[in-house]
Amino acid sequence: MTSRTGDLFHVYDTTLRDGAQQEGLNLSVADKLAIARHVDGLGVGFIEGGWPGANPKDTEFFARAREELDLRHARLAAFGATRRAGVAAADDPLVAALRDSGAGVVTLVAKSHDRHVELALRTTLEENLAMVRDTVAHLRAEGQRVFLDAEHFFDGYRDNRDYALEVLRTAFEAGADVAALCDTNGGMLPTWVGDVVGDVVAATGGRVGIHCHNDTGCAVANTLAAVDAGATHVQGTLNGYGERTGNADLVTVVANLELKLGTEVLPAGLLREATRVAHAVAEVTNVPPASRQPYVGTSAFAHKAGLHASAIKVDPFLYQHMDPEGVGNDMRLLVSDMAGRASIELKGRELGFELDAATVQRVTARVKDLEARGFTFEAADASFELLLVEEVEGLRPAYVEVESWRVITETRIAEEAVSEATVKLRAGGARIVVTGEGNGPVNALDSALRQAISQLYPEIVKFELIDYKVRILDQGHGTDAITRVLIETTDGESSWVTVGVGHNVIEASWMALIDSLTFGLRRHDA
Ligand SMILES: CC(=O)SCCNC(=O)CCNC(=O)[C@H](O)C(C)(C)COP(=O)(O)OP(=O)(O)OC[C@H]1O[C@@H](n2cnc3c(N)ncnc32)[C@H](O)[C@@H]1OP(=O)(O)O
Ligand SMILES: CC(=O)C(=O)O
Repeated sequence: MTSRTGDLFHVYDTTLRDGAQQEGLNLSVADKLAIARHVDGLGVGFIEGGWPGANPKDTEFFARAREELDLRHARLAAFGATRRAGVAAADDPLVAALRDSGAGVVTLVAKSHDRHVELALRTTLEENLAMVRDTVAHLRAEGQRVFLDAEHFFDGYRDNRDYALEVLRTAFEAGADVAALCDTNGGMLPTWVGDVVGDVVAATGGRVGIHCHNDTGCAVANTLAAVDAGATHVQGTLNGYGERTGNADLVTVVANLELKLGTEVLPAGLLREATRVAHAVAEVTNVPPASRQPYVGTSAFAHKAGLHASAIKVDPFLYQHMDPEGVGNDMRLLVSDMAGRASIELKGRELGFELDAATVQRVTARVKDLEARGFTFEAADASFELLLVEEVEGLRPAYVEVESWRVITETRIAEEAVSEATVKLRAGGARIVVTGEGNGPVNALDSALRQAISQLYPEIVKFELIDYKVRILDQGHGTDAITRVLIETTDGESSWVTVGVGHNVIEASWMALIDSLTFGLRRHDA
């Protein structure tokens, strides 16, 4: 592995600026501070905090960052534009906000496409060069390090190579450390990016960076092509957040550089934090992480097909491109109707069971049969575990013996519907009859069940239903269709998913509820 850590190679995170430009993302200052801390834990060299002066939140972020952020690895960068046309850099209020941000690094976005200068800035090509020169020189004189984001560089290079290069040369001569070439519209492909970056490196002799958007689905590939052609500064965002289709996913870029291309760009060992950091950031943004995200997705090392599992039993690398631990992820075996005996054996081992051949055979057959009837075990690990225990121990774990249940829903004119459930069961040697109320039938059943056994099993007060999903499986049958219910429950420390299937949605829900309770109590017993 070649080490290019420190200033030899820049890993530059723009989650808090370009990432925040993603549709639907709205980060508070506290969110931004939390994300900065998480991203710092990955060991990136730079964190772009936002555009001070452009909005009160970003201005406040930089003020609070000075007091509250104690970054171990990253330096904070403030983003902003070159001065306005016809205004001295020292007199431009947005440049002043960059200068006063307290950030040691300022990343200036500048036009490098002649068409944009004329149409968007509505100024001359000469004035745009002066805007770049003056703003870089002003901030350098104030003691800040300056990086240039050359907006629309690749399109500009195609239309007017000389002018695009002139913008970069002007920035370098005024003291910029880096010229990051931006594929702002995201329309490039890797070979095109490689050719342009190679030419820019040779023509300017300056340090070249890369900032790619994902509109062709090539943001990561384009970034790697740029590095291959001589770029030593890569920009990207956690989880690929960003304007339109997003930016290059920084974790994927870094993992490819370290694990595939043998270039160490993060402090030793920190790539193992990647999965934790990516998911922690997703918690803050409140955007569910994409399960199929390369390296860090929950499906990145999940194996479903029976043939895959049978080979993995011999050697996981037969169906894995790397050891998931390298990015802090885990291998998972999924149980479904595509499982073969090897899948069941490995899944059993993952859950702590060494299954003999006959049990494996029985479990495989039952899984295939139940899946054909609508169950899904890959999404309901807890129900699968109960099935496994039943086959190993010969008896399905049970904490209650249900005699009957009944639920009614009543609506009165101008009042909201309420449900009432009656549950009769035996538990702890006694017969218990309880009623529970709820805003719906499942809620009422859950409430009755809890009342019935909360004295006997007080730990159930911690159990909380956090997700409830219903799916109609054979839609052609209308209201007579088979219904599948998935319930996710938490005890505050972890969560588990159970499944129920039936012609009746309440029957399916009851089945999933009982499994949820049984699994939770069994886990607390263990
Ligand atoms: C490619 C990118 O993603 S770069 C990052 C883009 N991010 C954002 O735009 C988010 C933050 N932006 C904002 O809050 C606002 O747009 C502000 C505060 C920056 C400017 O707001 P306003 O003054 O109201 O201007 P508005 O947004 O309408 O237009 C942008 C102005 O900046 C000018 N401008 C655009 N790029 C540059 C540049 N590189 N250098 C100097 N001026 C620029 C435009 O010509 C336009 O000028 P005009 O007001 O004379 O027409
Ligand atoms: C600067 C930037 O975000 C872009 O050009 O895409």
